[in-house]
Amino acid sequence: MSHYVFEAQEISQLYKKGKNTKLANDNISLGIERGEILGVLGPNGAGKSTLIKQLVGQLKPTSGRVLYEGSEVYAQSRRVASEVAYFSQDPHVLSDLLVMEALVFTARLRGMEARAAKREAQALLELFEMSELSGKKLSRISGGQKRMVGIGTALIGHSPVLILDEPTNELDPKKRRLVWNLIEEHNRQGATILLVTHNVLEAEQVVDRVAVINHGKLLAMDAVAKLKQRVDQRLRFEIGTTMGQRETAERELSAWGIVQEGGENRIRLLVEKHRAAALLEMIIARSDLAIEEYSVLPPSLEDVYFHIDREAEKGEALHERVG
Ligand SMILES: Nc1ncnc2c1ncn2[C@@H]1O[C@H](COP(=O)(O)OP(=O)(O)OP(=O)(O)O)[C@@H](O)[C@H]1O
Repeated sequence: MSHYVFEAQEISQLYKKGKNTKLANDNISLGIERGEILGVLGPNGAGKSTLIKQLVGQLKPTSGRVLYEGSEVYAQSRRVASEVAYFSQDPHVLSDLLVMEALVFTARLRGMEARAAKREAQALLELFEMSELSGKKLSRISGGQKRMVGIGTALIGHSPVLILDEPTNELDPKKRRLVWNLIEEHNRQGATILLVTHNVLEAEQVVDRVAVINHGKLLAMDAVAKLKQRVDQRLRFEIGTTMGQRETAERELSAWGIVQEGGENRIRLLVEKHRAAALLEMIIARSDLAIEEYSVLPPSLEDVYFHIDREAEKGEALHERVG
C-alpha cells in the first residue's frame, strides 16, 4: 500500500473561456500522507479549490495525473466517492432537502444502515445545538447553519478521508472551535484530512503539514515547525494605532520590517530580532505616530505564510527583470 492516500504528479490546470485562458495550477506535485492533517494555505484565487477538485476527480487536469491509493483517480470514481468525504465551498446540492434528510441521505450513501444513520444525524445536530432545525429545509436556514449541516455531511459515516474547503467560514467563534475539535477527533480516529483555509491562526493548532500555494504554484510544503524555522530569526510586532491614524504609523514602520494586513487600526510587522530593541525604543519615543499599544510575539504560521509568499514574489520580480 502506498503511504500516500492522494498523490498529484505534475498537475496543471488551464481554464479556457473564449479567448481568455487562466493557468490556475502550474505543475504541482504533492502527496498526502496516510493519517495526516495537511493544510493548504493561499490567498483568494491561488488555485486551492482547483487543486481539490482535481484530487477528488471532479476536474481532469490539463496535464499530469492524480493517484488515489496508488491508482489513477478516474479509474475508481465509485471508490473515491464512497471513501472520501468532500466538503466544498458551495455545498448547496442538497438544498431542497430537510436538514435531517440531508444528513441521513449522505450517511446512507456511505453505506450506513437507516437507523444508525438517523441516530448519528441526531447526535450531530445535538452537538451542533441545531436539533430544532432538523425538520427545516436547507434553503430556509442561515448561511452559518447551512455550513454546519455541510460539516455534518462531511463527518457522518466516518469516512477514512476528509477534504474540507474552508470549513470554518461564516461560523461564530464557538462553532469554529467545535469544528476544529471535531476535525482533530476524526484524525485521532485515523482519518486522513486535507484542509483548505484562510484561517491560518486557527489551522496552526491542528495541521501536521502545510502546503503554501499562490498563483497556481506550490511554494512550500513541510511540517509547521520546519516552516517556522524560516522565520525564527524574526519577531512579530502587533501594533494598535488611534482610529484613523494607521497609515502614518504604517509608513514609518514599513522601514523596519515586513508589514502584514492587520485590520482597521492594527499593524502586524515582522522584524529581524536584532532590530527589535531599536524599534521598541523608536515606538516609545515617537508619540506623533499615534501608537496606542503594542506587543512582541514569536512568529506564527501566518507570518511564515506571508514570508514565503513575499519571497516568491520577490523571486518572480527578479525573474521578470532578468527574463
Ligand atoms: N471554472 C473556471 N473557469 C475559469 N477560471 C477559473 C475557474 N475556476 C477558477 N478559475 C480561476 O482560477 C484561479 C484559481 O481559482 P481557485 O478557485 O482554484 O482559487 P482558490 O485558491 O480556491 O481561491 P479562493 O480562496 O478565493 O476560493 C482564479 O484566478 C480563478 O478566477
